Amino acid sequence: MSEEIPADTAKNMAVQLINEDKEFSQGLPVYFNNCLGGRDIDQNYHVISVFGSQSSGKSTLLNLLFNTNFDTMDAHEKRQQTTKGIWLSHTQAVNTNRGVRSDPGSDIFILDVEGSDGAERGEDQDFERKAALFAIAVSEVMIINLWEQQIGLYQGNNMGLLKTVFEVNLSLFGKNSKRSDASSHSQKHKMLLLFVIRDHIGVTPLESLSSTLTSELENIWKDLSKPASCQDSTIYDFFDLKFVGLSHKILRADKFLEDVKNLGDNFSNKENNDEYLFKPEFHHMLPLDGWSMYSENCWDQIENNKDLDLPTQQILVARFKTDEIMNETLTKYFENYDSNIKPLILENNKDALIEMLVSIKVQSTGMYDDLASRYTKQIYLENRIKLLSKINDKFQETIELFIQGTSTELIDSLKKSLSTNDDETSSFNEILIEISKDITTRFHEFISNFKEKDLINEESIAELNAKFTKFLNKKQNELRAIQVKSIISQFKKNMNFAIKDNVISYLANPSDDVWDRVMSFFKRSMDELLIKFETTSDNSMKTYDFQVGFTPELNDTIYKRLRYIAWYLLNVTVHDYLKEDAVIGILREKFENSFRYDENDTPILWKDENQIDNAFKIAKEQALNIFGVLCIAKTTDNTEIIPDVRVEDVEVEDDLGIYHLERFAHIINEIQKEKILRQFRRQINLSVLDAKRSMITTTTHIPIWVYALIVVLGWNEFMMILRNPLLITLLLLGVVGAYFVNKFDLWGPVLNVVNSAIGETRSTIKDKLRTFVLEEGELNQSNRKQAPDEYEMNDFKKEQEEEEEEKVIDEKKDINE
Ligand SMILES: Nc1nc2c(ncn2[C@@H]2O[C@H](COP(=O)(O)OP(=O)(O)OP(=O)(O)O)[C@@H](O)[C@H]2O)c(=O)[nH]1
Repeated sequence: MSEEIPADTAKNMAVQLINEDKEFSQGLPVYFNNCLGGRDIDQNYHVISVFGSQSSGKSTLLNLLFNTNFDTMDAHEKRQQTTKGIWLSHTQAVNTNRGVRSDPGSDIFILDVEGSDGAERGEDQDFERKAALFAIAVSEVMIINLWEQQIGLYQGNNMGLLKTVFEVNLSLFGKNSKRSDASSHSQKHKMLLLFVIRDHIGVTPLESLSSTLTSELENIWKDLSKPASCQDSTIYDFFDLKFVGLSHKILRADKFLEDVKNLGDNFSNKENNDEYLFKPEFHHMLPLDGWSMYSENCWDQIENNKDLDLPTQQILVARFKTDEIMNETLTKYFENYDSNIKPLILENNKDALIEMLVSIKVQSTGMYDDLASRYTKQIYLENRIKLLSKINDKFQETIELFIQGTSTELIDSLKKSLSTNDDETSSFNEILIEISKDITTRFHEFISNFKEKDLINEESIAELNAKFTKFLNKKQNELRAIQVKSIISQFKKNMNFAIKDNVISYLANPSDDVWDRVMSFFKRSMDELLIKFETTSDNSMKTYDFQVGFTPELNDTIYKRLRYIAWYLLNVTVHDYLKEDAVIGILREKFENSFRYDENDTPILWKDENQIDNAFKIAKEQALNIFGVLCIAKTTDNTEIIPDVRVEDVEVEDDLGIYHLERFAHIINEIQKEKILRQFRRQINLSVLDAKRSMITTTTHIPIWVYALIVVLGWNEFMMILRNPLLITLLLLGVVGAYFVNKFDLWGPVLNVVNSAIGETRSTIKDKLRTFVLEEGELNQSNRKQAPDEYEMNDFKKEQEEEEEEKVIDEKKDINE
């Protein structure tokens, strides 16, 4: 009959979906691809399966009806089984009264199932049962092929086949009829059982055959052992029944062909609603690419005798496929994501970044929606959320990176804004808070740009905000710490200047109340430096606020620290200054001031030793009194000075180190005391000695009687000089010369001239003597042997000469000096 098909319509080749060994073909995707030519037909396809006894003309009918190419038996050769396993063929060409229809969207897949009751399988009904289960699981319409003469007669095999179909159907759908979690579609799923009565000669009308068959089917249904959940169900809850009669293919070939075309009309004419066989409720609602996986899974479950749960299978397929689509989408749109995004982050180009992210999101969700929305809605939506979450995660990373860069910039600008802010009316903390507020607003504006485009979720915003706040707080604390450091160092500098300048001057010239003066100066200086931070607390106690936004406790710690620094500086200054030598110097000064000078600072001229001794006693007492004051720091009311701040209060661990201020008052220890006193005594003893000596020098003079004696004894000599004109002239010349030399301070050159003249004279005399001695020696050497005594004499002379020379040099030195 294939000659009835127009020659230009290519025959559709079939593929063995499940072979005789019950193995599922792995070539299905390739087959689909070949016969569809890459078309995406989504859910616009139908699946028909055909059941019936072996050699009942199934393949022949399918080939005629759908222009397929299933193997058929050649009756002239042998009556045997031709279809083995389950074959699948695709067609778009349905043979109808309007010709071969190839309507768009009418892709049909036909499963030609191995005939039942085949002699080849003997009593093994396992395959028949599994094939029925499979056909029901995957197809919309099941054609049941029957010879007319089989109807009404009890044909065990035919009835057996129908019984099998009903049973497996119940096993698939019966248990789900009360399941609340099963998809609504699966619960409503129905299948069309299309009974095709072959060799219908027309003696018995089709209606009569139909009712016979219907009552037979109802009887079989009634006798089935049904699950508890479908005890009251009828055959029509699960199946639609249709009956078609086909004339005898050989005896009434034309009528047979006409009947086939009529049947073809019902498979292709969508307009004819009543007769159209593909009803939506028969469809499994799976896209074709999912169907191949679904059918394989079903066969796998059936073949391995597992409980075939179709809704679960459909969900599994949907899950697998939507996962696959989601991953494909992510791969497609995020493969080069990092390299595309990086430059925009580096450029800090917010607008371009937002534009790119929006475009990626729209395109990727679009792709997913197109491909995945065809699968179970619930799974599609579940995975859509997953996809969005993955996209968001990726975006969050990017946006976080981008925003982190911006927030770093913003926060870095904080320090700059703070240093350039010249508002002198506000405190440091007020300015800091004001600028921080401004930065936070800018940060929120920035985030809202991403939020407007739905690129960032609330969770991420909260996270970013938290990070920003943390970061800002950290920076604020850093800036506060810097400010505190600056306050401390400024205080330290000023305090140091004040202490160094004044305290040393107090100590250098100490009085009995030196420590009162030191302490009152110390307190005054500290108050002056801290007055700008002073506040008054509720109980009108003095408290301090360093205007950096610290708690009262922290402010108190800073205050204690400043006090500690002040005390430390005072301690260092006092202890460094009052070293042994300095103290001796101070005592000596004190002593000297009292001993040597009167109240008008005029040096005292000693008259007698008693005066010296008294003055010495008083001065020494005064000095020792001051020494007592310097040894230990006490106020005049005899209270030892103890710093009012303890190391542990400030817990400093800075360059100041830990210093035991408790020892502040103890300036000079016992050993030092002894040493100082010893030195001091020695020095003042010398002073008193000097004083006494100076008194002797001034009082020791030549007695008058000595002058009288000189006049008496030297009278003649004076007279001789006065009477001799030469001598008097020489004397006058000498006196005048001496006067001028003295007046012009020429004693030096005169002495030099005299010295050099003496030196010259001496060397001339020595040369003369040496020459004379050498000549004498040479004469004596030639005539006689020189006696050892003479040698000794020579040596002696030499020594004498050398001594003389040395004397001359010494004299020269003395003169020069
Ligand atoms: N009498 C009659 N013979 C038919 C009809 N259709 C097909 N045949 C013949 O029946 C024989 C078997 O036909 P197939 O189409 O191979 O039968 P089948 O059911 O596919 O056989 P298996 O695949 O082996 O189960 C062939 O010789 C056909 O020519 C029909 O309508 N009436």
